[in-house]
Amino acid sequence: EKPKEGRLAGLTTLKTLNKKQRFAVPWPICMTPESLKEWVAIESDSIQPLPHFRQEIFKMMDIAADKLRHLGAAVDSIDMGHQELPDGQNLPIPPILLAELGNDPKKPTVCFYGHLDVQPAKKEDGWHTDPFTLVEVDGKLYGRGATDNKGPVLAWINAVGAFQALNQDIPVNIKFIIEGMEEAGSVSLDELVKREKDRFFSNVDYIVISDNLWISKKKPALIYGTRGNIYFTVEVKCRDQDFHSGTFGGILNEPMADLVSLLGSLVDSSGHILIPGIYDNVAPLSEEEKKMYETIDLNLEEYQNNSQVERFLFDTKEEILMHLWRYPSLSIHGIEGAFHEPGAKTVIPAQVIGKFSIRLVPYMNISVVETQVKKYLEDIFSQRNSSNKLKVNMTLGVHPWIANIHDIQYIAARRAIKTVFGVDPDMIRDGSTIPIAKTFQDIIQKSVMMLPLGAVDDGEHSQNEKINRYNYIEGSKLFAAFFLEVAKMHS
Ligand SMILES: NCCCC(=O)N[C@@H](Cc1c[nH]cn1)C(=O)O
Ligand SMILES: [Zn+2]
Ligand SMILES: [Zn+2]
Repeated sequence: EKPKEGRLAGLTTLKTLNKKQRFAVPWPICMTPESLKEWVAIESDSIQPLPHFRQEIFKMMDIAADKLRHLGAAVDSIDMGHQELPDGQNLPIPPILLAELGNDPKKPTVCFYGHLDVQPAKKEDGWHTDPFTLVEVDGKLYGRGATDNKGPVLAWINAVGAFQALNQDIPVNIKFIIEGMEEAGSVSLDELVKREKDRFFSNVDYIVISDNLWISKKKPALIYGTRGNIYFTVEVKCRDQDFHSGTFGGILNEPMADLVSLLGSLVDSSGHILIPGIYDNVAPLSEEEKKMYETIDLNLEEYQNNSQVERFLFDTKEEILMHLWRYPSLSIHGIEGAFHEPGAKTVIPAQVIGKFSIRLVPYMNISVVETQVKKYLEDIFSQRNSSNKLKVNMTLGVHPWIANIHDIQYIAARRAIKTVFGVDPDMIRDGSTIPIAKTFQDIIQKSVMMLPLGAVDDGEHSQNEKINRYNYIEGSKLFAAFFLEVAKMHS
């Protein structure tokens, strides 16, 4: 349909169309999945610390910088130096892109954060197609990074490109901060944000992250909170060398038995964490908050079936959501030094390291939890009267993040969702952690919003990751509609 005159042309006409017609509107070539295909083809895996993958991430960042320049943005590709890894390797850290387009003091400035590195993927892990070739099957675009997070980054670029293709003024100043090491813990990103607080971020009004999923296959969502995470290692050591269980079994305290007992004392079979005091600072549940869970569109039976879990710990939708979003959880991840290979080796491992983490919620405090965990494990260990040595270390501490859903950009995003999808979004939280959200909130002190595009079954980090063509295209339109709404509300 030929756009009308004026700033809202093209996009406002969408409001008058039904869903089928809206989806049929031809959008500029920049919005087709061709660029996504090109980006997915780059194996920008930041998890495997190998020179080849680092080169791929560098290539990815270069291509993204070119794409942003093509959009007319001024792009700074910030050299992040090198990192020394525990195995002695020295690897270059990929650059972080800081880009800006438009500097009109009358317009709000919206900064988009995204990442272009991906989780590892191999066809033999159970992918139906090559993970680095974007393949469309039944409207689903399969490929590593399609939803996490290359698709959403491109959708934001598409939104900007759509205004340009329609010869319309972009109603907001746009900034991008794009990194290539998110999956590996966002190496050096915090320092860059602190360094750029009074320069790049000085005029930023709103920060948007689109690195999570809806809670439904169909209904869009807005995210206003994520849990934090505190990660521990528990080392139990007898000596440097393993033992023969026939020669030593029965006469010593086995490190694995100590460790299993320590790990087994952390959480009971109903998911309740057994560390004294751990729930003391958890925000009390208000009636208003309780009601919010009732309105979330979640089909528990379908959710359970899709997850292939026989029975969850809780029977109602509300309890499930609260235990994912507003209560802490403790997960045991693994044991280093355990004999985990197939076969029946009669070994007594001499030193083992258990790993577990606790998802934190408002208003738990990292150093308080650290002290509680260490004291509890030391007490349990001393009750065993073992001759082994115990060391408990906290290796990561990330605060939970919670947003004010009455901020202008949340209202603008709700309106944009209504325009593009014709429904009000689910207002949800994410049980996982996006560490940079809290950093932005604390350092830049501006509103941070998570505006996801992907559907619940996109399979981020998993085999056969995908983004629906529908979500990718409508998501691009959503970002464009958001620019219009936030500009209107800001002024
Ligand atoms: N839906 C967004 C998921 C992002 C993600 O997977 N984040 C990691 C970050 C993290 C926390 N602790 C260690 N890494 C996560 O596990 O939540
Ligand atoms: Zn991600
Ligand atoms: Zn990820």
